[in-house]
Amino acid sequence: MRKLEVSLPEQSYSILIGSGLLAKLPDLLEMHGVQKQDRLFLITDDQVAIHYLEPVRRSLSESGFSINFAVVPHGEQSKSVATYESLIGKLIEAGCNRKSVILALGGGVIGDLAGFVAATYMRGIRFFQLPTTLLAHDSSVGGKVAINHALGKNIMGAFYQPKGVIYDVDTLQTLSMRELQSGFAEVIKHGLIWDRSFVDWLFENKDELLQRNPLYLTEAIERACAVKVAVVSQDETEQGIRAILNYGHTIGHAIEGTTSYTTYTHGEAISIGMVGSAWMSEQLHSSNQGLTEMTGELLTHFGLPTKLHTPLPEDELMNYLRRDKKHTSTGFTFVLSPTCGQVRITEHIPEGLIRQALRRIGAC
Ligand SMILES: NC(=O)c1ccc[n+]([C@@H]2O[C@H](COP(=O)([O-])OP(=O)(O)OC[C@H]3O[C@@H](n4cnc5c(N)ncnc54)[C@H](O)[C@@H]3O)[C@@H](O)[C@H]2O)c1
Ligand SMILES: O=C(O)C(=O)C[C@@H](O)[C@H](O)[C@H](O)COP(=O)(O)O
Ligand SMILES: [Zn+2]
Repeated sequence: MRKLEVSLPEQSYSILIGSGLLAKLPDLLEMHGVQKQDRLFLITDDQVAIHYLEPVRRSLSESGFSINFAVVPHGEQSKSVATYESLIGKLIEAGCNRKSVILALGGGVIGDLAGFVAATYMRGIRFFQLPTTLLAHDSSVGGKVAINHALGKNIMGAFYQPKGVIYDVDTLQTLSMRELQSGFAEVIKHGLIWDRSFVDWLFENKDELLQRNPLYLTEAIERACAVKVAVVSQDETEQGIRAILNYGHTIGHAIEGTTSYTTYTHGEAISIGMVGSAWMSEQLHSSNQGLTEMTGELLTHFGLPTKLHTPLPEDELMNYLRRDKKHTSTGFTFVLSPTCGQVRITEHIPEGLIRQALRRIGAC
């Protein structure tokens, strides 16, 4: 088992990554201070439930925990006010109190949604992230929890840290190939923003990674989480440097929002967004020629898109970009890369350059 520590001013917690961890959940929860009399409330989605709900529920019950659960439909549509409100109702009905503990069993959708429930139920109760997708190496760490509004992604949310992240890598064996590939977008992001040697390692080991060799997947998750931990521990609430974790997301979120979350997974949208950001980086930093080609090559190796499948209107994407959380009254802010493996938060990006980048990734 690998272990990383997230050290923050208010609280610290560990990320445990390994095989067979869900089977050890009762012991791991007790090691984290959860007591048998503390009611557990597990939140998952209908696809994750098929594989993991019953074994997890049974092992916790047989170990003497009281556990209730809720299963929401899979997909981004569940990061909604309606699902959030219905979950709060279920917690009340189950008799959850301030000592209760939420278990978020699933990918980033469940982590963000269940985390937001935990952050707000009775003004905040404990929760654990139990990630089951590759992409959730990112979403389970760092405490960004949120639901969406029709006009903006993650627009209602909080910075609210889990008590622990328990990442059973065996769960990645049941993930569809599309969702596995989607997770590599954020893995690649962590290399591109921070660690050039990790980018090289991803190029070298792409076959083992796509064949789901557990040793290589564990290594990739640990290295990507290490980047996230390094950034979040410097700037928990995104006053500055944390915004680098948004590389590719300015355009990526616009693609997701403009298509109402129906066409691209989060990872696929971010993949296209990183190509747009790489191209803008090359225009502004002559030192970084070739970044777009290299980024595109790496993403393509991992089965990720580098362009829109069907053109989206440039003006609609621009409208969405104006609502990006990094956007200020002084203009557009992008995360750009002066050299591979490093990025800078760059303000005052001219609209003309953004429009050119959008056309470059297939906007019309
Ligand atoms: N909070 C953050 O810092 C952060 C970071 C990155 C992404 N996110 C958010 O995460 C979300 C995307 O997360 P995701 O890509 O994990 O999507 P997801 O949670 O929708 O999971 C993808 C699909 O895989 C299925 N699935 C999950 N685990 C499975 C398993 N082990 N076996 C079989 N099927 C499984 C799910 O049912 C779902 O259909 C987006 O909403 C994004 O905004 C948040
Ligand atoms: O942890 C962060 O900070 C990130 O930006 C990670 C992103 O991968 C993630 O998609 C996050 O939810 C985006 O946050 P937002 O503040 O742009 O909604
Ligand atoms: Zn993301």
